Amino acid sequence: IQIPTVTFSSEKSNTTALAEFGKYIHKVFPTVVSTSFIQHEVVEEYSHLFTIQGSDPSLQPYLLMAHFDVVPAPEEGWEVPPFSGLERDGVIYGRGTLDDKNSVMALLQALELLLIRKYIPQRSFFISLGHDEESSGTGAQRISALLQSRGVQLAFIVDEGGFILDDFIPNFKKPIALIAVSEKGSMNLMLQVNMTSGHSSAPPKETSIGILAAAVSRLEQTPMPIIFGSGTLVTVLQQLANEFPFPVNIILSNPWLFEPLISRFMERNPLTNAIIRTTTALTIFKAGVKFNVIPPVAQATVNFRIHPGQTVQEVLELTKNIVADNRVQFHVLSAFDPLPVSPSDDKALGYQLLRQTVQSVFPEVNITAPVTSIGNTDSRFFTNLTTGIYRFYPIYIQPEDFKRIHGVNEKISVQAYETQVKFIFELIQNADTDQEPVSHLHKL
Ligand SMILES: CCCCCCCC/C=C\CCCCCCCC(=O)N[C@@H](CCCCN)C(=O)O
Ligand SMILES: [Zn+2]
Ligand SMILES: [Zn+2]
Repeated sequence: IQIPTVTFSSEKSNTTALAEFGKYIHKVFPTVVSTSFIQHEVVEEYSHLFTIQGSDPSLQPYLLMAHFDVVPAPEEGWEVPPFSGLERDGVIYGRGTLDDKNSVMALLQALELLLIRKYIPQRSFFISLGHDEESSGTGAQRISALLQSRGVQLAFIVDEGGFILDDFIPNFKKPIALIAVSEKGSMNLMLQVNMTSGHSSAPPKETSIGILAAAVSRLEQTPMPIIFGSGTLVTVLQQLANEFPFPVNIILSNPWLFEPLISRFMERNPLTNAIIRTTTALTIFKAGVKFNVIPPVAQATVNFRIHPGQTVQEVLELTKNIVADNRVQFHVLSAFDPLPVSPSDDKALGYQLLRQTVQSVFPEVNITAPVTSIGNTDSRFFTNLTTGIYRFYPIYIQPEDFKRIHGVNEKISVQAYETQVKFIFELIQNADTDQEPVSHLHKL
C-alpha cells in the first residue's frame, strides 16, 4: 500500500512505483520466484505473468488475475494518509486495500504457502498481475496476446468483481455471494461547446459554459431507460425469492409480472440502480481561465456504464436525443460493448469451483448467484482464450465498503485479507480435484 502505484490516465502513471512494486513482490515471495516449475515474466515493462506448470498436462489450465495499479487518492477526507498502509484495530487502511492489491498479495501469498507445504499443482495455471488496469489495460492485453501466441486455451479465469453482499437488502440478514459472469460496457463521451469569447463586461446571452452545463444537466436529469430483462438479474431474484415469506416471494419469483414494482425499489439505491439500466456519470468538466474572460470552449466528459441489453451505438443515439442541441459536439473518447455472459450452470467448471470454495470457506453463505459486474476488469481482454470469465472478491462488502472503492478511507480488515488468502489456497487445490464437490477444508 505504501508503494504509490497510481494510474492517473493512460498517458500518466507513477512508473517508478510500478517498477518498485515488481522488486517488492520478488523480495517477499522468495519461494514463488525460485520454484523450478514456475516461470516469471515481466510483460509490457511492468505487468507480471507467472506460469505454474502442473503435473498433469491433460488438465486444461486456468488463469487467476489481479492488478496492482490504483486510482489517485488525494488526502482530503481520509482518516489516515492513503499511502500509509496504517494498521489500526485490526484494519489496514489505504488506496488499493480493496482494489486490488489485496488480490495481488493474496494470490502470491496463497501460492507461496502452498509451495512451502510442498504442494505440487496437478492443473497448470497462470497468474496475471496488471499494471494499468485503471486506464487502458495494456499489460493485460499484452499478456492475453502472449498466451494466445503460445496456443493456450483456458478452462476459466477469475478476476476482481463480485463479492459477498452483506446487510444490503432491508430486513434480510443473509449474505449472498455474487459471482459476476459478465460486465457492463462503457463509453467515455466528451461533450464540447465552442462559442465566441470576449470581455466578461459585455457577455453574450449564452456562453459555452452555460450551454454545456444545461446539456449535461439534461443528461443527469434524464436517466437511461430501465432494462429489466437480463438473465442474471432474474436468476438472482428467483434465488432470493426462496428466502422471503409471502407476498415478497411471489413478487420476486415473477419478475416479468412485477417489473414496475421491483424496478421502483431497485432504482432507489445506486448499486441496484446500476444493475437495471445504463448509468450516466458526469466526471470531468473543464472551462475558463480567468474571471473576466468569456471562455471560447467548454468540455465535459460523461462516463456511461452500458447495460447488457444495450450497445455503445444505442447509448450514443439516446444521448444525442436527450441533449438535443446541435451546438454541442460529441466525441467518443473510448467505448466498448457489454461483455459476453459466462456459463453458470452445473457444468461450468470455473463457476462451480468458486461456488464450492465459497461453501467451504464461508459455510454461513448459502446463496450464490450470478450477476453482471457494474465495474470493468482486465479480464475483458481474454475473451479470445475462454468463455468462462468470473469476477469475484472473496470478501464481505457492505454498502459502506463499496463507496470506499475509488473513494476515501478504503480499508480491509486483517481477518478479511487472511480469509482471501485462504480462499485462493482452497481454490487452487479444488481446481486439482476437478469438478467434484468439496467436502472439507484443506489445512492452512
Ligand atoms: C440484487 C443485488 C444486486 C447487487 C448488485 C451488485 C453488483 C456488483 C457487481 C460488481 C461490483 C464491481 C466491483 C468493482 C470492481 C472495480 C474494478 C474497477 O474499478 N475497474 C475500473 C476499470 C477502468 C478501466 C478503464 N477503461 C472501472 O470500472 O472504472
Ligand atoms: Zn480493480
Ligand atoms: Zn478500480
